[in-house]
Amino acid sequence: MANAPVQTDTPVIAFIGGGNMARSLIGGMIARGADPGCVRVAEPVEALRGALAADFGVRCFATAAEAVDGAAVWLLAVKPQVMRTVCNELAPVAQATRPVAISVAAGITSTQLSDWLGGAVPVVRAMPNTPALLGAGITGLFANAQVDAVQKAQAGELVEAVGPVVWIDDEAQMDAVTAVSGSGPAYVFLLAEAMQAAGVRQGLPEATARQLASHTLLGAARMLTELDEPADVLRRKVTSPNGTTQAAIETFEAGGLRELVDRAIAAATRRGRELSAAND
Ligand SMILES: NC(=O)C1=CN([C@@H]2O[C@H](COP(=O)(O)OP(=O)(O)OC[C@H]3O[C@@H](n4cnc5c(N)ncnc54)[C@H](O)[C@@H]3O)[C@@H](O)[C@H]2O)C=CC1
Ligand SMILES: O=C(O)[C@@H]1CCC=N1
Repeated sequence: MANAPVQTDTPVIAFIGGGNMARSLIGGMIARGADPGCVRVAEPVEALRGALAADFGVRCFATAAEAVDGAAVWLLAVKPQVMRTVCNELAPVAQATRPVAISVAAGITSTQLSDWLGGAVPVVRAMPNTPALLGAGITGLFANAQVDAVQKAQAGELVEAVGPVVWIDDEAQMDAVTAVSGSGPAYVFLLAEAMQAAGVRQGLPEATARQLASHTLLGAARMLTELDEPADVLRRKVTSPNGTTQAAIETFEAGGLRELVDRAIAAATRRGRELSAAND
């Protein structure tokens, strides 16, 4: 028999860090009906606080201590390099109030986060991506042993507001999740830049090249996610024998595109592990 869904009340969520990733998550949550009154944000940069309050109606504070007041869910969205300092500062409150701490930081392990917050803290690692801003994100999630069913459901619901979620059982896989989908939008933007520039070199006006490249990526991504056909099948349907696509694909293959992507994703995965080791 399937487990009954866990019912959760809307918790107060404290974002620690109000930068790019927090903005994407907050924007996606509010666009999908979350109550701005339940979102508190700690962000030292005044201009970012002002923009978040003006754009989304959330309450912003200069310090983490103010933002976590009354929050059952903490969403840690600072850079990996400052995570330890931020957690150490919040450890007494974490031990007193037992929130669930959700971290989006690349490479920082649940054991590191729990230890820095004083020990035995429920920690969820989440790896979202910036398309969350448009509700088109995807998030990999891992929960440590301290996370109970209600907290797991709260964490899942929070990020499901901005796209599908994938739970990972083996935390070691989070670095590969980060390398594929966390960083992934940047690879697609790089491809878009290259396609636009090449289109211009072949004689297109810049605005035309941009529109053609962007909508091609959008259409191809929709086919990948909405049709039940794998990427290689979809690719073959575009590729007429001895046609234009074949000429381009042969050039990509001869240039080692697959090996290059493999090396790039291996490098990103390795950097995740390095971030973790640098913080031990
Ligand atoms: N940008 C992306 O596409 C993704 C980022 N991430 C993760 O999200 C985290 C944040 O990355 P971004 O948003 O890109 O960086 P960011 O630099 O835009 O945002 C971090 C924010 O934290 C603030 N901050 C610094 N010290 C603070 C403190 N003591 N208390 C509260 N706020 C403080 C900074 O002023 C800054 O606005 C990183 O750990 C990164 O690994 C995860 C997935 C995707
Ligand atoms: O580049 C980074 O380290 C972060 C994590 C995934 C996307 N941005």
